Amino acid sequence: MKVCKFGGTSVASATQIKKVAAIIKEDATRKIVVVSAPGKRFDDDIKVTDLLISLAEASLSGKDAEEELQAVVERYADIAAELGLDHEIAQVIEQDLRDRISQDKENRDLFIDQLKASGEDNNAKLIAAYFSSIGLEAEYVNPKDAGLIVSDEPGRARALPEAYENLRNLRDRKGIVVFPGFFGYSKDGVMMTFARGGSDITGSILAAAIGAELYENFTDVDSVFAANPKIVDQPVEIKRMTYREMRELSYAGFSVFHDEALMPAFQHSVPVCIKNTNNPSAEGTMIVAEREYSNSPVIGIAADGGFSTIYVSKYLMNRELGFGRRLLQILEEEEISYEHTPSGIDDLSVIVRSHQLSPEKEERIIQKCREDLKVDDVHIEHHFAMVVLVGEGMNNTKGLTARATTAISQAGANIEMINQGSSEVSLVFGIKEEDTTNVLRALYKEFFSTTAVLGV
Ligand SMILES: Nc1ncnc2c1ncn2[C@@H]1O[C@H](COP(=O)(O)OP(=O)(O)O)[C@@H](O)[C@H]1O
Ligand SMILES: N[C@@H](CC(=O)OP(=O)(O)O)C(=O)O
Repeated sequence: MKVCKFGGTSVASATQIKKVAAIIKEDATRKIVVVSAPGKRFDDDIKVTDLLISLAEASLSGKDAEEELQAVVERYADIAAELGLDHEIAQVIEQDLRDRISQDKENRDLFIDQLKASGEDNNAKLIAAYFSSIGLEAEYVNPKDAGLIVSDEPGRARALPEAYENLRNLRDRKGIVVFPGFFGYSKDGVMMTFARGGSDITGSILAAAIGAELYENFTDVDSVFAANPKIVDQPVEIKRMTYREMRELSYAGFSVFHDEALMPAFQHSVPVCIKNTNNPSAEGTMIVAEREYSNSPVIGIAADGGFSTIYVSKYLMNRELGFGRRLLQILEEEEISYEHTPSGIDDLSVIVRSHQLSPEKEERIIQKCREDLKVDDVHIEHHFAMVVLVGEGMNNTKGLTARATTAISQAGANIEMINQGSSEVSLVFGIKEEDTTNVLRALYKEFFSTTAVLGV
């Protein structure tokens, strides 16, 4: 039995949904189908999830949100009409959205989550109706009825252990299960979404729960490539990679698969295959526990901007017990998580995602560092990017860092920070955001210019 997840681009229009149906028809073991909300049909398009966030925000601000509501309804109405479905389905979706925006707005995050989740929920209902209309035995299954219980964290929920036991029963359903991605329900029955891009996580949880032979993740590229194909021209394809490698690369910028979606599949030994809805006969990328890596120590290079550095220095910091803990506690009090902490004898930098900061938070952090930690200097800098080289074989390969640093300097960029990940499968370089594209291209050229295919 296979679990298939179709991402936003795979269900963005009627044409795409017809391709999904053909893929399901082709293989009788594709029994559980997880769907996203309609995504982008073209580069400048807006994902339904983003339209829903605008709708939620307009409703919260007390404005007339009719225009935002109609923008969502229109997307579904167009899809339904082109699939030859009854217009009633668009009316039902419109009523559902009206019901959701009239709900209690006291908890802002929960209110936004109810709207975000509707994107996948309504699309799953629509796709199940379409499957039935073309003679496939299919049913929409609601995550609450199936027991997808998650933590009480709107916008960043995680599946609880009992969810896996409950979801195992999906194996016994007769026809094809069409399951909405991206959300579950707390123990109190409140709808909670995963992090953005979280339909991948739903697919992985379901695959783990039912002990699937394979989790197929359908998207709009033939495979995972060694670098982002939007930045590097025709990057080499990765045929096979490990869960660890994919997790590191997803976290560092490979948006093709969610980093939190690796763990459920890994823990239950379910292989993952990334495939293309627009070219399903292409082999795709297999993500497995182990691979042969002697001929390709680096498997991918990811880059992501939006980082800030909190820099502190204090003479004899190295001898002061608890300094690091107290610094990190200041960040904890501001609800900021950190990514890296490169340090010297008398100085320490904490690298964080910039979106977690605000001018007020920065001021409080600086003040607490001065008053509580009595530092000699503290300042915060923005606009950094992290470029990450990933590969199981990197740790055993001599001269790799030298090759990388030479390539970065030849790209005209300064290295602000180096961190060898303790997982030993990654090497991180902090650079200025403006240098990201040049550095990524230079590193790609250095490590892959003579490689035809990776991971075989
Ligand atoms: N290294 C990479 N390999 C493949 N795709 C990548 C990579 N890095 C970024 N991407 C981007 O990820 C996109 C697919 O992810 P996403 O847009 O979330 O798809 P979906 O709609 O299927 O969820 C691709 O179109 C590609 O531009
Ligand atoms: N629709 C949600 C969840 C998701 O996984 O979407 P996609 O498959 O388009 O990445 C989002 O945009 O965050």
